[in-house]
Amino acid sequence: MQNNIERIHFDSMNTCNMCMMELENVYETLVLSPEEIDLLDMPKRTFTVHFPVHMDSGETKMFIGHRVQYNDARGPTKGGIRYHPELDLDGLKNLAFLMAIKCALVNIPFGGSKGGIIVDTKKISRGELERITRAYVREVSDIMGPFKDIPAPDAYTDERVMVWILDEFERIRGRHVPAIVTGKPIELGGSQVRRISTALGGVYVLEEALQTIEQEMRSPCVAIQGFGNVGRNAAKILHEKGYRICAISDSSGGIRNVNGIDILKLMEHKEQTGSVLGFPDTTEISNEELLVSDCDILIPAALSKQIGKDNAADIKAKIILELANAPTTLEASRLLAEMGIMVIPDILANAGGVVVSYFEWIQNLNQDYWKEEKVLERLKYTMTTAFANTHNICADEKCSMRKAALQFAVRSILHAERLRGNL
Ligand SMILES: NC(=O)C1=CN([C@@H]2O[C@H](COP(=O)(O)OP(=O)(O)OC[C@H]3O[C@@H](n4cnc5c(N)ncnc54)[C@H](O)[C@@H]3O)[C@@H](O)[C@H]2O)C=CC1
Ligand SMILES: O=C(O)CCC(=O)C(=O)O
Repeated sequence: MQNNIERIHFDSMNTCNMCMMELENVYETLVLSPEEIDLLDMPKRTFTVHFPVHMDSGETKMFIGHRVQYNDARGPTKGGIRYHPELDLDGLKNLAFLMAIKCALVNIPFGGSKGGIIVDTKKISRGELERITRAYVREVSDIMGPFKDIPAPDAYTDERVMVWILDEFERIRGRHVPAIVTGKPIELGGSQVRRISTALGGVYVLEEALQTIEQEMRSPCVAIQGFGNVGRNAAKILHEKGYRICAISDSSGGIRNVNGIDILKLMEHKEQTGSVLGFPDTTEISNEELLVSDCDILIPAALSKQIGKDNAADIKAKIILELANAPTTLEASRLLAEMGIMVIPDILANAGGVVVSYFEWIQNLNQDYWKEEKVLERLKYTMTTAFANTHNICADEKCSMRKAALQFAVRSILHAERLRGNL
C-alpha cells in the first residue's frame, strides 16, 4: 500500500509494520483513503528513556523504558506497563495499537498506549524492582496524567507496581491523583473485580460464543497457557463453572490430566513451589505440547506470538480464546480461519481488564466507589454488547471475528478523528 506522505525518515523510525499488516485485512472492506491509512499506520508518540538505578550490589545500572501512545482521538491513552527482558519498541507499538482498537471495540472513551521496561523481574530484588519502577515514573511523568495517559498492569507487573507508580507520581505532583493509574489495590482506590476482570470478561465472551456454535460441548476440556493474573483467574473461574481444565502451564512448563486439574489446589501448589510442575496426578508437557494438545478450548494467556505458522496446523481446539495480547501471528490467524477454528481475538477476549480499569478511573475521578454487583453487571453488559457487535459483522460479511472486531473499531476511531477535523 502506497502512502501519501514523505516517509523516508519516518519509515524505519516509527511506522508500526505489524499494525500495517493487520490493517491491510480491513482496508478493502472499509475503503480507506491514503490519509486515513497514514493516520492509522503510525503511533502518535513514542518515548524511550534511559535511566540509572542503584542496585543492591552497590553498582549503578542503566535501564531502558518505553511508552507508546498510539491514538488518542477517542480519549486519553490507556494501556498496561510490561516488564520483560525481551521488550522491544516494535512489539510495544503493536500492543499500543491493539489497546486503541480494544477501547474502541468495547466503546470506552480511551485511546491506546503501552509501555514497559527491559528487565527480568526474576533476577532482581523487591527493592530493586521498586527503585526501577520509581525511576521510570520520574522519566515519563510529564507524558502521564489522568486526562493524558493512564497506565495499568500487564505481564510481570501487578498491584504492588501500580502502587509505586501512584506514589511516585503523587510525590512529583505534590497532591493526590488516584486516577493516574488503574489496577490499584482496593484500599488505594482500586475497583472491585479488577483483579479478575480480564479473565472474567473473557469467560463472558466465551460463553456467548459457545451459544452461537451448533455443536454442543459437554464438560469442555480446556488447555491454558500461562498461570499468572490472567491464566490463573481464567482457570479458576472456568473450573468453578464446571469446565475441565485438562492442561495448564507457566514459564517452567506444563502439566496435563484429561480428567481435569483441581485449580484451587494447583494455586496452593504454585504458591508453595513457584511452579505448576510436580502437581500430583498430572503428567508433564512442554508449553509447545500444550498448544497442540487434545482439547476443546485453547486459552493462550501468557506471551505474544505463541501460535505461528509452524504449529497452527497442529492445533486441535475448536475454539481459541486469546486472553494474551497478540498470541497468534497474522499468518497463523489466516490458517486457523481456513481450518474452521473459531478464534475469539485478543482485542475482544481480554478487553475486560481495560473495561474495569475504565470503571476504576470513573470511581477515582468521582471519589464514589461502586459495589461488586454494579461492576459485574456493567462488565457483563459491555463485553456481551461488544461480542454482539462483532458477531453481527461476522454474520453479515462471513468474516473472522478478528476482522469484524477490527472493522468496528477502525470505523469508530476514524469517526472520532473526522469529528475533530483531523481528516
Ligand atoms: N493483567 C491484565 O489485566 C491484562 C493482561 N493481558 C495479557 O495477558 C497476558 C498475561 O498477562 P498477566 O497474566 O497479567 O501476566 P503475569 O505476569 O501475571 O503472568 C504471566 C504468566 O505467563 C507465564 N509465562 C511466561 N512465559 C511463558 C512461556 N514462554 N510459556 C508459558 N507461560 C509463560 C508466566 O509463568 C506467568 O504465569 C499478557 O499477554 C498480557 O498482555 C491482557 C489484558 C489485560
Ligand atoms: O487495564 C488497562 O488499562 C490496560 C490493560 C492492558 O494493558 C491490556 O488490555 O492489554
